[in-house]
Amino acid sequence: MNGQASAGDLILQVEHLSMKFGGLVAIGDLSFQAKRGEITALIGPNGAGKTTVFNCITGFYKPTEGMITLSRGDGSTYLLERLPNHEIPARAKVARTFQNIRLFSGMTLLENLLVAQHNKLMKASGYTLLGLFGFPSYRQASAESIDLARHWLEKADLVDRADDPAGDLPYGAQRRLEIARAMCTGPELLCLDEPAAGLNPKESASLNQLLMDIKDNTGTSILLIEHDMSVVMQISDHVVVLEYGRKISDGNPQSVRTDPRVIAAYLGVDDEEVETVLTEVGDEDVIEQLDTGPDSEHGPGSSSSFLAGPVTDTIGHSEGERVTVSKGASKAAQVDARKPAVKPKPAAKKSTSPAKPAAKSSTAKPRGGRK
Ligand SMILES: Nc1ncnc2c1ncn2[C@@H]1O[C@H](COP(=O)(O)OP(=O)(O)OP(=O)(O)O)[C@@H](O)[C@H]1O
Repeated sequence: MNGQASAGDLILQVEHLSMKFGGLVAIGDLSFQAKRGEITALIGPNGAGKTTVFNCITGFYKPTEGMITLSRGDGSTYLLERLPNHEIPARAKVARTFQNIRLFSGMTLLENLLVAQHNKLMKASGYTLLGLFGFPSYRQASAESIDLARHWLEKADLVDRADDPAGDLPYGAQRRLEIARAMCTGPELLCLDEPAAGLNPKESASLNQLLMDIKDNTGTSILLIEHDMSVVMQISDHVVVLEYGRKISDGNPQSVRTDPRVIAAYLGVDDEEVETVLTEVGDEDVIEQLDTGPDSEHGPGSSSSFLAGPVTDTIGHSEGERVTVSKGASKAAQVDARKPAVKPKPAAKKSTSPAKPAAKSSTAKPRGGRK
């Protein structure tokens, strides 16, 4: 994490988190922290375990091991792995969005944001029919809910379409509406699962603007899963990188971006580009190692499993536990194995050193990765 954070600065502490599905270790002994008021990004190749971490934080999964501590601004703390699912948004003030948009597409934008405030309204009604019509507290809560919905429609640049069905919005606008809806619940931690997926550059820029606005003006902390590096590098304060359910890097965007383990494992690039970046870093031995078995499933578009494919390598997780994968599957592990050799080369050499043979491409050469 960037700098030393005191416990009071932290909104989230994940300690020794493990999540197993039968024999598959989706998360192995993962620890990281998120600072209050910051944007923390969780990145890594497909199948690295990012969504599983989110599912553990938001109560969709109960972790096999480990502790997830949420510290609210008022000093109260919650062990999320012990809290019943429905209490995580209500008491711990954690909200999330999903990889696949989940709006009520037949309802208007305004209705979507009012539904999100249903709990608050029902509480104000005293949970009675009479209360819905007669209680001043309900009338006040109802007016406040409309104000809040309007506020977030403005922030998301959607107020002009407040009365349109949500399903009629362009994709990027639906993503912003989802975030607006989550913000209507008053979260202290907002978990966003690939909010930039499928967005064009203009929509990505609007998303960045909305997230920066939330960070700067609400005090809400953001935990972000994202493959779009233009979003991650521009707006994150802190980046945690996963590969095969393990943390392979943790720091500010600049340090993560130049970490050879991350470059080798994943930086939103395909295998050929990884090679180019490693040539820049200057370790041709590492590049040579990658020739032994890059896995074609490491790029976007597919998920992976630790136990799939021919088993010739192992990856360490918690003490005494090793997970088997195919030869060369963990690129970060390959960089670790070659670590002493990873050092920058003089600039002159870099510029004259030809890139590794252009002939090496995912189609030109058989791959030894997982099937
Ligand atoms: N409910 C489940 N049952 C069995 N295996 C699961 C389950 N959920 C996730 N996995 C497996 O756990 C591993 C991690 O998956 P996860 O979806 O967390 O990865 P991810 O990093 O979010 O990937 P992506 O970027 O593709 O969304 C994968 O191998 C996946 O197949």
